[in-house]
Amino acid sequence: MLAVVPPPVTVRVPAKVNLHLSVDDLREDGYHELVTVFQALSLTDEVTVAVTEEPGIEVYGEGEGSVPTGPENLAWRAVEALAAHVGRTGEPKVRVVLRKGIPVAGGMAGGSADAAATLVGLASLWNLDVTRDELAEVAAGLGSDVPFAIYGGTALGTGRGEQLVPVLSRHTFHWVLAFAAEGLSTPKVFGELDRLRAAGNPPRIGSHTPVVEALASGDPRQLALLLGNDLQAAAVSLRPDLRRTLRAGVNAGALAGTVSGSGPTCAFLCENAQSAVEVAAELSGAGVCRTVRVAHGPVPGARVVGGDDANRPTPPRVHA
Ligand SMILES: C[C@@](CO)(OP(=O)(O)O)[C@H](O)COP(=O)(O)OP(=O)(O)OC[C@H]1O[C@@H](n2ccc(N)nc2=O)[C@H](O)[C@@H]1O
Ligand SMILES: Nc1ncnc2c1ncn2[C@@H]1O[C@H](COP(=O)(O)OP(=O)(O)O)[C@@H](O)[C@H]1O
Repeated sequence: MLAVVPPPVTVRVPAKVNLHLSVDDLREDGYHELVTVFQALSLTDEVTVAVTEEPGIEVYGEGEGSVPTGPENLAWRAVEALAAHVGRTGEPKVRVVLRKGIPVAGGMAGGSADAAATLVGLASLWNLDVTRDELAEVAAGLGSDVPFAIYGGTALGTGRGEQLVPVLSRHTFHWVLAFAAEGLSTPKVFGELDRLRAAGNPPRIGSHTPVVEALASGDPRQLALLLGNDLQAAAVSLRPDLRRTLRAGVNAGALAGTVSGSGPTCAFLCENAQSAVEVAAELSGAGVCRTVRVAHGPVPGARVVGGDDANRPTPPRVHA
């Protein structure tokens, strides 16, 4: 009898920006206790999972050629974690194709997004009876940012960022994103913050409550005044040229700019969609970053793409 092979499943998954990121001291487990407000953006990766006799990962787009395609890829770790969680033994016969629009090591949680999308895609491919909450528990074992990519929207994250509650956001906010030529390592940026704090007392950003209120009001001008990130000083200390990028975005007409997470991507909040296009055009010509993108948020988390979108042919190139 012929075995029925299920068709490939494609999942679209958003990047995140941290509207607020307050970092507390280093915990004994090597993580920092933090409070963050995440927003999921329309800048996305697409992840296709398929049953195959040749398991592995292929990467296209952002990071093609530099993102690992072996077992250290976060998407492959997601395959193994979900297989173990549901008791599937042996090497998973899965091929994962990543089409990346999210910059690598950019502070926008691209690897985490791919892991989240892989979990959601496999749940469908393997026809598993699992809830989103159960997938988020598996996700938390893969990285602090992975659960948020499962849910998307706007959310308050506590603990190491993996404990989430949704936040009411009444408005679509418009962003311009400035990608840097080179990424920054998240542990290095946390380490730099510890070093700066040991050497002095860089100001801390304070409570998240005003940001949550601004989101409920839906006023981008109010929100712009409140964007804050304790990791920004550390990212700028490691990459002093980010100061110039941040200044250029505001000079181009953005309401405010912030380093996203551990950086080096800079995110600029704009008054509306038209303003975002204008800011993006001016920033592109300013010579302060590699690439500029516009995006809006909040958008939903990892979700299966239906119809024609899902049937796009896979590009022919294969990374081992
Ligand atoms: C800084 C943030 C803000 O959203 O995002 P990115 O800038 O990486 O996108 C996150 O906290 C990153 O989350 P994620 O990238 O999933 O980090 P993980 O894989 O869990 O941890 C990588 C390393 O970062 C440091 N880390 C991470 C989270 C945390 N709360 N405290 C930490 O000190 C630790 O050194 C840890 O070993
Ligand atoms: N699927 C993936 N996409 C991107 N990077 C990945 C992936 N899997 C593992 N990595 C590794 O994780 C590091 C952090 O990547 P990423 O999640 O893009 O950045 P950030 O933590 O700044 O948001 C990269 O330098 C890369 O070596």
